[in-house]
Amino acid sequence: MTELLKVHGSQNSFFILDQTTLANELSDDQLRQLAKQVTDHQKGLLGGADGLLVVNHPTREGASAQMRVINADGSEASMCGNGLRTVARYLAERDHRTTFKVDTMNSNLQVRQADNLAASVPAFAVEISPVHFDKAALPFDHLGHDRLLGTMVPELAPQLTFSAIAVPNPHLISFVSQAVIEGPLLGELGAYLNGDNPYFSDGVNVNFAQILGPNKLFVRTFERGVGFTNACGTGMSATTLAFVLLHANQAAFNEPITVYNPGGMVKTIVHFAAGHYWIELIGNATFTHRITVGEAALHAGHVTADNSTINPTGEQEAYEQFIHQLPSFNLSVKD
Ligand SMILES: N[C@@H](CCC[C@H](N)C(=O)O)C(=O)O
Repeated sequence: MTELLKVHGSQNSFFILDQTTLANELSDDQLRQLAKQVTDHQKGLLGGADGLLVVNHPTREGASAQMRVINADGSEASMCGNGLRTVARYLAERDHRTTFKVDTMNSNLQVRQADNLAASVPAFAVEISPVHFDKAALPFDHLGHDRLLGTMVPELAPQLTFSAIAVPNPHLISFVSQAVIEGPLLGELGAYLNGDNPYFSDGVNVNFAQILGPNKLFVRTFERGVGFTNACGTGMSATTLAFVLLHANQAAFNEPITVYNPGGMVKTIVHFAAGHYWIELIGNATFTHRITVGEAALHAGHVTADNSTINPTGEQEAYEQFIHQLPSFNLSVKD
């Protein structure tokens, strides 16, 4: 028997599978199949999720473990900020460490245990990097620019400006009004740019942000490989970098920025050091269920309430108390 964990960061929800505990690792096809099956919002496990986070032995020196990110549609992403916080907590508890590095697709990233966000709401801080702006890194094409930073892009939407930032997964960001954030455009643009389109050949995570005041944002994201999510950690990190670069009168480097999202709230701190941008993302790492399941069910890509034992952790109640005192934006996606 082995254990799957159901977890979330700002209610961006995942299953964690630690392959180092298995007798035999799953093949990439089996991981894709398992991700699609358990995350399905209708027929999946526990109401589904946004992705599967796979823990492996590290491939780079200096890291405690490797994290792979499989989106709900089975595609693989280079990074996941909310997911990394939950994997950081999992590894901190597994290895009895509070600060260490996690091997992700493009680099080792520093993580650390942070102060609880509230009573019984554990939090972790993770490094979001490397950052790229060039069109080859996203990638994007046919938009008449080599990079987008507060740039008018009539091909995407006539009235809005856009920034394109890879952290290193690709993000498109626009600062918009409350009416636009609540309206249909984000869903339409997200679906278009993640389907067959001439601009973003690998798809892109689309983030709309509302400036609420100095150092304060609300961000809503349409995620590549997923659709609308309650929050996207790399999206909020990339958006705060754009906030600092484009709205210097309202946000600054090295200062905490509060980012509300439909699932809760995180803090980010944007840094520029040795010629490179990086962002620290700080937020909850909540475990909602422990699922005990036989390895054969994992290999078959078929984990259900009938062939597993599901134990709620009780942490969701504390998380809900925490978000109850936050401003309400009424845009959450239910599991
Ligand atoms: N939810 C994540 C991002 C997950 C990957 C994304 N869908 C992609 O394909 O790039 C986060 O918290 O960063």
